[in-house]
Amino acid sequence: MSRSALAIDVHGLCKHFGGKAVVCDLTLAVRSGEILGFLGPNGSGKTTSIRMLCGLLTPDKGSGTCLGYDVIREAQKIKREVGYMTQRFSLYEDLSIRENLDFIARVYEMANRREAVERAISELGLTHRQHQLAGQLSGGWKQRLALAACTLHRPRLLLLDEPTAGVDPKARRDFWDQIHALAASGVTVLVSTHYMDEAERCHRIAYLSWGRLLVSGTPDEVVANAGLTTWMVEGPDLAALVKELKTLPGVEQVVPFGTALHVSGSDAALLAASLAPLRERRGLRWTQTAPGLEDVFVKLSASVGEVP
Ligand SMILES: Nc1ncnc2c1ncn2[C@@H]1O[C@H](COP(=O)(O)OP(=O)(O)OP(=O)(O)O)[C@@H](O)[C@H]1O
Repeated sequence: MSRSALAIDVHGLCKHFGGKAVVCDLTLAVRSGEILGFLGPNGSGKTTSIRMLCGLLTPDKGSGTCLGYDVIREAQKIKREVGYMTQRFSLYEDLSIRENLDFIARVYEMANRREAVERAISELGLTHRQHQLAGQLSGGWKQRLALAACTLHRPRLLLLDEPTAGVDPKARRDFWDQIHALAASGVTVLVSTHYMDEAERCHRIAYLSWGRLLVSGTPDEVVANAGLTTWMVEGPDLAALVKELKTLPGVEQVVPFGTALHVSGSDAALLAASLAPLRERRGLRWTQTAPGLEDVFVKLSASVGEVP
């Protein structure tokens, strides 16, 4: 990959808070126009990593560039080209959609303020709601407004911190269509999420645990490289079956999926041998299935201890 095609190219970034390592040795390359999803348990360092990548937080160690600027020495320049959508709705609830956008355009001292606000309102389908107070909007519309606000100044890099928490599936799908359209126009997107369906919509994902990048790659690569074998079982009294399965050699995890269980392990032969007697049991329906991202993340989250 040529260096100029990279929106982000960082090596060995570290951040400590109060003597505790929150992000350790983060090395990452992100192409322009790529959507990179950050996943990992609460407190694993996703937000801290994203903030370091875009100059909002100075790393204690490490080096690299974001949008061609040095992440340590040129943080101010990076910030100007970044749009940041925070976890919590941070616009003025007692201003209308139009007033909020106009306020942001003023903050950015945009020369063509009126035009930019008009364009944002129409591009995001907010025209008929433009005079509505932001505080009266539903979760999905608030999030659409937040996206309009953070893209108003045409950033080259978009940071989305759990952008669709608490938003219904239709609004989430619409939101992701917009994100893909922005990426197709060359905007690079870093998004932190706990949702598997969102992870699957990213071009690549990075999984953090205790501040360390454990794996990265396309969702398919991450699943393939995990080396998991998964069986699905349906039948009565799954709660009792979970307890029984967890005692068997080779069964590393049992995850409920609706009316079924996913039973996984990394030693396919040992797992198959352990499950053989249960596969004869009346009433249970077994099928070998491809592991999904969720199975892989359950494995990853169980696989490491705390960083000293
Ligand atoms: N400014 C700060 N001062 C002190 N500790 C902090 C600060 N920011 C983050 N932390 C700590 O660093 C750790 C990682 O936090 P971070 O917000 O990066 O995790 P996260 O993966 O984004 O979590 P979540 O999924 O809950 O949003 C947490 O233990 C958090 O309490």
